[in-house]
Amino acid sequence: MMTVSSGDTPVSDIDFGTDPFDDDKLHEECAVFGILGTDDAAKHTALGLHALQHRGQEATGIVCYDGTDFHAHRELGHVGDVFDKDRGIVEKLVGHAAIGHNRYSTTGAPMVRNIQPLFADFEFGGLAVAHNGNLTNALHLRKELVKHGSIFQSTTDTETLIHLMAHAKGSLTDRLIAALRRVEGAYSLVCLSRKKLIGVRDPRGVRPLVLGKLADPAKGTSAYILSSETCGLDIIGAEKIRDVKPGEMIVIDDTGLHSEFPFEKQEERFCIFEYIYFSRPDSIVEGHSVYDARKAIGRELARENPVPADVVVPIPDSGVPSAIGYAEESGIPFQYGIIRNHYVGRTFIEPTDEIRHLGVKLKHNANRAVIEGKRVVLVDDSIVRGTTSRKIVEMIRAAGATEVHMCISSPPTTHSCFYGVDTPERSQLMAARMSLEEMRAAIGCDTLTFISMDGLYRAMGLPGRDSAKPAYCDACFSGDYPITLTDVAESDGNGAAKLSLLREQKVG
Ligand SMILES: O=P(O)(O)OC[C@H]1O[C@H](OP(=O)(O)OP(=O)(O)O)[C@H](O)[C@@H]1O
Ligand SMILES: NC(=O)CC[C@H](N)C(=O)O
Ligand code: SF4
Ligand SMILES: [Mg+2]
Repeated sequence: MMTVSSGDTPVSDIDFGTDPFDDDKLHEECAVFGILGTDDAAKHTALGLHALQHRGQEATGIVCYDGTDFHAHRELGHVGDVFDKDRGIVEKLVGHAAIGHNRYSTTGAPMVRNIQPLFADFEFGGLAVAHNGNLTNALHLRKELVKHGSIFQSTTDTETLIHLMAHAKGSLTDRLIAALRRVEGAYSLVCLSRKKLIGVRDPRGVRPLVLGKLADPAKGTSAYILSSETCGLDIIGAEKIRDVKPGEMIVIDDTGLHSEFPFEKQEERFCIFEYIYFSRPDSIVEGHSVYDARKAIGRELARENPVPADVVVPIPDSGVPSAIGYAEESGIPFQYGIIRNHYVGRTFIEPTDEIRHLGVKLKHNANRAVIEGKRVVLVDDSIVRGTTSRKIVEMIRAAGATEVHMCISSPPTTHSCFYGVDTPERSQLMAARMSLEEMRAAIGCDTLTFISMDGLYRAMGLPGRDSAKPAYCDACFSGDYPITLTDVAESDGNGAAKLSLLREQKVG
């Protein structure tokens, strides 16, 4: 995580109330969703956000418009809890247009005032903004804006856009374009004004955003939808029209859909980790089925790293599709050798050190019947701090495996992400601190293999990685950051900058 806030409690000190054993991971990012042209826009948005829950679990929010007023509800917690029907919140969010957001913070702690969609009253009227991504010069711009009189209400990078728009001139879209021309970083945005639903992707197209349509045959009308992933369309029975293109701004109003490309064209760099881990396997992202991409990566992994073994076992959930691909390619049978408890997600006991140590066991358990006496290939998508792998290898050996071979469907994660994924600092990344052999020894497996960078690109249907012009952002594996990291370059070295004097406690 790019920690640029210290006025709030540091993220690492906070119990998010979601999964106390999950604090070591490469967390997800954020989800955005928007719809215009249907009754019950907020209900559709709540469903869309529910399908996109995997992208962010700290907080959720919806802002809608009923033709006269905007209505908003933002709260820490999961979509299903916050918008639970018994609380009657969605019923009060009336209107024909709405946007929503699930947050996993990258800049600004998971506090009430940082929950999105943000909302501001402009000269032209109200505007709600929801952002997936991370702005890499937000702190730089914030300092300048504060000098010129801006008073920030939150500590998120996203609020910078609101102030840049307030200082700009012209119509809503003129101001948005002017603001976006000043920011660096990654963004897939959805915005809602009284008349418009707007979707924009940064010129590199780092984060996904799709456009869909929901027909109402009875009324002969249809609503337009913007969603981080297609699974957000599927849940409400909407059809995908297409991906919003990198650098494209789509404006939907009562005259229909308008598209423009207001930014200087740049080479596209979609996040390759979306295919490896972040997106849901049933989503179609940038023309590829995520499930098929993961299977292809697993196949490539098996080609690069054939291991004599008796059984291929995924580390669920993320390792499943690539393990299927590995098994298909190698001819070694796939087995659920590890069973995941899906009910561990919520706090039910305080995570003392002793209990925290049990973490992985509470979530995963070895299925002794398919492990005992076997040479096991374990497949997972990534190693971040190595906590999961180390404990799983120990567990598989304790269940009687004779050999344990760990195969990872991404190259070693050596660098942090600054484009919208909460990654631990570099110093915490196992692959940044250790050689391959040191990692193998620390994890305790017989062999440890990562897919090669070229292998990963081959699995995506390319001849390999073109280092002069890589097709994807792969900075967390290569250190080749496609977008300038102004705030990192200007930071004092420990990344901390006091953005606010207000310390807040986590409250519901
Ligand atoms: O090296 P580590 O720091 O242990 O982190 C890596 C693990 O964390 C993630 O899985 P997670 O258990 O969070 O969830 P999922 O696989 O069910 O999505 C990821 O898929 C790896 O399995
Ligand atoms: N993970 C994300 O996309 C986060 C969006 C935004 N940077 C925030 O921290 O709120
Ligand atoms: S640094 Fe990694 S996680 Fe971040 S956008 Fe690039 S590929 Fe994706
Ligand atoms: Mg996993």
